[in-house]
Amino acid sequence: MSNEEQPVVLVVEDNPTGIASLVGILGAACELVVAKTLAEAERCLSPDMDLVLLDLYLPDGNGIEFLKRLKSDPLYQELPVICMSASDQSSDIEEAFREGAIDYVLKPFNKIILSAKVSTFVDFKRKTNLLAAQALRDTLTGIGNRRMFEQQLDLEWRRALRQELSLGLALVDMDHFKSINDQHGHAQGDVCLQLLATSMEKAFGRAGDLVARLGGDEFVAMLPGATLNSTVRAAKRLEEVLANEHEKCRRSGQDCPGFSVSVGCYAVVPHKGTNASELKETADQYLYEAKREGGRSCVRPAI
Ligand SMILES: Nc1nc2c(ncn2[C@@H]2O[C@H](COP(=O)(O)OP(=O)(O)OP(=O)(O)O)[C@@H](O)[C@H]2O)c(=O)[nH]1
Repeated sequence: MSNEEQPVVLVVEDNPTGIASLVGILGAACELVVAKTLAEAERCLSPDMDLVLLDLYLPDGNGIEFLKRLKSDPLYQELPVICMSASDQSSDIEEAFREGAIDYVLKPFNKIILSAKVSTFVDFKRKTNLLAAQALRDTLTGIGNRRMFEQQLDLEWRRALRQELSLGLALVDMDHFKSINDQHGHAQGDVCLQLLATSMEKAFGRAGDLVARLGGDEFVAMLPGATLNSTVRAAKRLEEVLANEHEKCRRSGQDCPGFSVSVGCYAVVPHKGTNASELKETADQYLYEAKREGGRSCVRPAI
C-alpha cells in the first residue's frame, strides 16, 4: 500500500474462525477493528476508516442492511465495502453489488486474492480522498478555493438556519493589484496573494472560520456565529495583520510590494425563504462601495 499510515479496516464478522483467518491474512498490514454484530459495527464506524469487510449473516441482522445504510450516508458513501460469504448463490452476489459493494469474496478466503484486493481498494480510496481534497484547495496559496467556499457556505447556511445563529461574510479584494503585477512582475504579484492568504488565516482564525480564494485577487472569509459587528471587527483586524506581515516580510529581506485591501462585510440570521446568495450579494455590494471610495483598507459597513 502506497501511504505509509496503516490502513484501518472495519471487519464485521461474528464467526471466530473467520475472524482468526482475517487476522492471519491482514493483521500485519492493517489495523483491524472487529465488530461481531451490526450494532457493534455502527458503534465502531468512523469516517477515517479505509475499508469495510462485511459478512452477510450476522446475529442481529443481514449485512446488506448495514451496506445500504453506509451507501445512503454522505459521510460513508465513498467507503469501499467488500462483502464476504460462504454463499456463491447468484442472488446474494447480485444483491451485494446492486446495493453498492465494491467486491464479493468467498469463504474460505484465498489469502493472496484477499490481501491483493484489500491493498488495491485501500490505495484507490486514499488516492480518491487526496484528489477530492486537492480539488477544494487553491494551488498558489494553499487555502480553500471557490468550490470549497460554496460547499461550506451551503452547509453553514443550513446549520445557521437550524440553530438560529448568525452567519458573517467578509469579501476581500486587493487594491490595484493589476499595477502591482505590471510594476513588480507576476512572481511578486503571487507573493502578495500568498501574504494576503496568510494574513486572512490569522485575522479570521476562530475555530469554524473558513478563508478561501475566490479567484484572482478576490478572497472571502466565512464566520459562522458572527454578527455584523464581530465580522467588521475581524475585517479591521486584517488591516493590522497585513501591516505586521508586510513588516515581517521586509525584515526577512524579502522583496514584497505593499498593498491595501477593500472589504465588504455582511451577516444575517437566516430564516426560511432567504438564501445564502443574498448574503454574498449584499457583502459584494458593500465591497463595491468600499472600492468606489478608493479602497485603502476600507471596510464596509464601517463601525
Ligand atoms: N500574479 C498573479 N496575478 C493574478 C493572478 N490571478 C489574477 N491575477 C491578476 O489580477 C489582476 C486583477 O486585476 P483587477 O481585477 O483589475 O483588479 P485591481 O487591479 O486590483 O483593481 P481594483 O480591484 O479596482 O483595485 C489582473 O491583472 C490579473 O491578471 C495570479 O494568480 N497571480
